[in-house]
Amino acid sequence: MRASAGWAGSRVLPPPAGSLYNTSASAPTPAAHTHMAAARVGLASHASTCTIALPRSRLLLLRPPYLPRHLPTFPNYPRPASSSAAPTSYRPRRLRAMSQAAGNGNPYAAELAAAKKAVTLAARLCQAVQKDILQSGVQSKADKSPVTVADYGSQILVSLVLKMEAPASASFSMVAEEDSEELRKEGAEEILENITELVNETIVDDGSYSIYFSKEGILSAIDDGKSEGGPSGRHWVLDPIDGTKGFLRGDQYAIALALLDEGKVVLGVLACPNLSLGSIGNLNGGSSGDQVGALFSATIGCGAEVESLQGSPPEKISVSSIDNPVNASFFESYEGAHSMHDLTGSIAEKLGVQAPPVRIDSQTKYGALARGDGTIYLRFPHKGYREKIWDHAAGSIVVTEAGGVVTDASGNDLDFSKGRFLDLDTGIIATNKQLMPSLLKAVQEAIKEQSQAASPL
Ligand SMILES: Nc1ncnc2c1ncn2[C@@H]1O[C@H](COP(=O)(O)O)[C@@H](OP(=O)(O)O)[C@H]1O
Ligand SMILES: [Mg+2]
Repeated sequence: MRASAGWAGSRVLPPPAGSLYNTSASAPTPAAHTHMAAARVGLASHASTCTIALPRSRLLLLRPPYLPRHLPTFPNYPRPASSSAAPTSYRPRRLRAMSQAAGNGNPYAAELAAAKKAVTLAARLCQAVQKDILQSGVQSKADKSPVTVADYGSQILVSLVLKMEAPASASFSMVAEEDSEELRKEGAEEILENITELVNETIVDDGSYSIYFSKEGILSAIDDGKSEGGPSGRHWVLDPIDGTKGFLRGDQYAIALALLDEGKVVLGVLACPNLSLGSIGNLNGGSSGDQVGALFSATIGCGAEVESLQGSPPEKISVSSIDNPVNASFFESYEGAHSMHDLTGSIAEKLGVQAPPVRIDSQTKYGALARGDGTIYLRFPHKGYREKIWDHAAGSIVVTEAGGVVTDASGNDLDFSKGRFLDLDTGIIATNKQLMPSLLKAVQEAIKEQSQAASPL
C-alpha cells in the first residue's frame, strides 16, 4: 500500500505566482537583494544576468529592507565560500557555546550541534522546493531539474554550515552524493543560476551567516563532497536528499549526515521533513495528522534522540522491545527496484510476521525503527547493486544508539571504512537485539530457497 506523507495541507495552498525554476524575462527578479548583498560583501554582482522567477511570497523575503537585519555590521565580510577554507573570524559563536554547554561529556557535542544546524537549514530549502514541485505539478513531467536544484542546494548548505562551525584547526573532508561536473557543462547555466539564488535566499532567510555565494562558490562548495572517505581521519558523509523518488512524489525523504572517525560512524543526524512526530507504526507510513518534521540524532555511546525540525527539546528514543515476531511489523523500500519485495515477504512469513510491510522511502525508515514505530527493517537490493555509505551511515547509528542492531544478511556489522561504497552485496537488516537471531535465521533460509529456485540443478 502506498505511504502518504501528510502533504495534503500544502497541496491546497493557493498556487505560487511563479515557479522557482522557470525563467521568464518578464518576471520580477531579486535583483535588488542581489545587488545589495553583493555590494556589501564586496563581490561582483551577477544580478544583471539573473532571470529567475520566484513565487510572490518568497520575493517579499528578498526585499532590501530585510537585508540589514541579516547582514550584521561587521567591519568586513567573510570571503565567499568559493575560497578553499571557510572564514573563521566571523564564525557565529552562539552554536559553539550552546553545544559546549549541552555537551555533558559528549566528545562530539560541537560536531553534533553543527550537523543538526546543517541538516535543518538544508531541510528548509528542500521543503520549499518540494512544495513548489507539488504545486506546479512538475513531478509528473520528465523534467527532474527541481530535484537537482534541491539536491545540490542541500549539499551546499550542509557544506557551508559544517565549514563555518567546525573547529578552526580541523581539516574538512566530506563524502557526498553530488559533484559539480554536470553543472559545469554547457546548457547548465540556468540551473546553476537557480541553485545560486535559492541557496543565497535560504541563507538570508535564516540570518545566521553573512556570506554570499557566487556561482563559482556554489560549484566549489558542491565539490567539497568529493572525498573518498576511508579508514583514517574524519569524514562527513552526506546524502543531501535521500529518497529522491519519495521527494518527487511528495512522500518521505531525508537529509542524512554522519561523521566517520577512523573508519567508524560516531555521529548521525537525519532530518525527515515529512515524518510525523507521532508514530507511523499503524499507518503504513502515513501521517497521523500530528505535527510533521522530525530530526533524529545520535552520537556514539550517548544514545539516540528525536526532536521537531522546528525546534523542540530532544527526547531519548529506543527501538521496539517486541520479541515475538507475531506482533512485529517491518519497514522496507517503497520502490521495488531498490529492494526485493518477494524475498522480504518470504523472510517475514518464515519469521511469523503477520502485519503487512510498511513501505516508505529513504533513511526515514531507520528513524522510524529507532523510535519503535516498527520492529524490523529489511533491504535486499537486486543482484549487482553496490550500496553507498551515505545511504546508511546516519541511519545505522541512529538505530544502534537506540538499542538496535544493523547488519548485513550474514550478520556482519556494516563497514564504513572502505571508501564511498559498503563492501557488501547481500542486503541489510535491522531490528532489536532479541529478534536478531531468529531474523538472521529466517533471512538465510529465504536466501537459500531463492537461490535454489533460481538454479534448480
Ligand atoms: N537499484 C537500486 N537498488 C538499491 N538501492 C538503490 C537502487 N537505485 C538507487 N538506490 C538507492 O536507494 C536509495 C533510496 O532508498 P530507499 O529505497 O530506501 O528510499 C537511493 O538514494 P537516493 O534517493 O538518495 O538516490 C539510492 O541511493
Ligand atoms: Mg540516498
